[in-house]
Amino acid sequence: MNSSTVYLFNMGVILTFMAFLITKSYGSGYISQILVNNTLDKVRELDVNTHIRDYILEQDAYISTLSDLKNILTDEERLLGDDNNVINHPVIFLKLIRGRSTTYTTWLDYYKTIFPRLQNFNETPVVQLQAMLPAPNDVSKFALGLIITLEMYGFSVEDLNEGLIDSYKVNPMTFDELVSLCIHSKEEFITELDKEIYISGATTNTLLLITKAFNLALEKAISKNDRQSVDLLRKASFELMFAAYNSTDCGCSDEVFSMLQHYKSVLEAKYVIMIEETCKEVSHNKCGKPLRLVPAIRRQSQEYCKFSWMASRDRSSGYFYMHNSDDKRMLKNLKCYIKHDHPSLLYKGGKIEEVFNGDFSIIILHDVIIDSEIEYLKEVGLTSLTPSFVRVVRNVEESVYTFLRSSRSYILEDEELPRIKSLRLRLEGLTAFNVFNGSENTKIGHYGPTNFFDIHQDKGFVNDRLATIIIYLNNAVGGMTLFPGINLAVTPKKGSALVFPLIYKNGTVIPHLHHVSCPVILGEKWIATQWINSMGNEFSYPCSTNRNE
Ligand SMILES: O=C(O)CCC(=O)C(=O)O
Ligand SMILES: [Fe+2]
Repeated sequence: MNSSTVYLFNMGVILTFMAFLITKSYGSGYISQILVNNTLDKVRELDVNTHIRDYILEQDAYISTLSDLKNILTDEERLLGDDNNVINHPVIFLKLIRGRSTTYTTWLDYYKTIFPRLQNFNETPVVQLQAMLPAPNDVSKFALGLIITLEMYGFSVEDLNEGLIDSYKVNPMTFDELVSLCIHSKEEFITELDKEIYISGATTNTLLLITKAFNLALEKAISKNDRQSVDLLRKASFELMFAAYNSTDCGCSDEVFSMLQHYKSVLEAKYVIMIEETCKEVSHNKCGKPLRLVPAIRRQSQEYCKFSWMASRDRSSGYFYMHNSDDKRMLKNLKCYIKHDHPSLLYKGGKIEEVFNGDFSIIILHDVIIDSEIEYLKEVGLTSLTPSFVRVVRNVEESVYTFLRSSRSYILEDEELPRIKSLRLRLEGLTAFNVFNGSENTKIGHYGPTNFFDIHQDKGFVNDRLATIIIYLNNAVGGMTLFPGINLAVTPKKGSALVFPLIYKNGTVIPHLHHVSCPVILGEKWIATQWINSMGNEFSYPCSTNRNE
């Protein structure tokens, strides 16, 4: 046994203990440094040699199971037979863990809004532990270690799913792994649908990956003219896609329903009824009220009102609406307007529609970008996009990929920004934010079929973002931007931009604006994101020390 394996194992045990400790300490609501130290002391007292020996034995078993799996994969009869016990296989279990792994640093804020017991949680020890964890390419060994230690300490998969475990750079699944998941998970997941396990949101990525695998197999079956398999795979891929949608809160949307209509003829009636029932339940019990779907499309019949009485730059901006609650009276009647006094605005006017009005407001800027700007952004994107990462540690070098997000993105370089200067000026004109000084460089995003970005907040520990502007560069099918906390879903429409605030005037994060980019159903989705930062916006951001503002 080399020293790195020992190290790895020790780290696995420590992390497990941490997770165990955290899991068990929630009851008392607080985890102290002393408690952590005591636990680490306990770890040191463990009979490490015994564990290492067991660990090696487990590794051997793992390797032999892997070769079993390989045999299974090459044995078609077995693949299509009834032997569906593979869910217990470490590889598949690993995928499940990876499917929803999150990190403390990025997610703690979010989970605090969901679980009040986390309010007093002190994350420092966890952040310190993160720094000592195994390297990304050891992820499978680490996961295996976890499986063993899971057994040893008996904490639950739910705890993992709730973000109580860290995540590491994803090793992309091989095609073989995908196929094995595809075949073996049909029973596992689809029969589980009846048990509503899919609603737990734990398996989105896995489900979508399997959907992809089904689609690959489907293509093959189509090319072979194998009707029977085509029907089977079509059904299976819809069922899984639906399950995945539900697990991101994006189920029961218009898109899913139109997809359902499309597939109704091949789906079993029992299954269609189940989906319809689930959606009824989701909209009435889970969400309280049905989801409000807002197309980011300017309605032809809508009248745009002139706000000529608004003289100052600040008062004529969408941003003003987002933060000035005194003016609700006007908002009631005047949701949209043409602002016609800014030199860079298209058509000599900006079309602003308010789609949410509560403690803050969310607006859509219509026709905010012209085709040549879209073409430029896509052109740059096509040559430069790389898999998106979600930053989970405090510096860029250590950013890691998570399965939270399956898209590609590219942040424009300084020298590329002049090409979209008038777009950025336009955004300034419409929002009164300072886009040029202090805000982040514009970011291009691309989602392929099934790609999505699971629930998150844009304001994290490492950024000073005030607001987000998402410009939709094409009409996507699926891919809605969904705010489950306020029952709002915005359908991407080419040329429109969604603007939402991230913090209240007093600087605290708006907790219920966590959001999802729903999976793309067909084709692709392109966006350009402009984050607005507090640096440079000191004077356009109306701050307050009032904790209620
Ligand atoms: O693609 C979307 O609709 C949302 C993107 C997003 O939430 C983000 O980039 O932070
Ligand atoms: Fe976001």
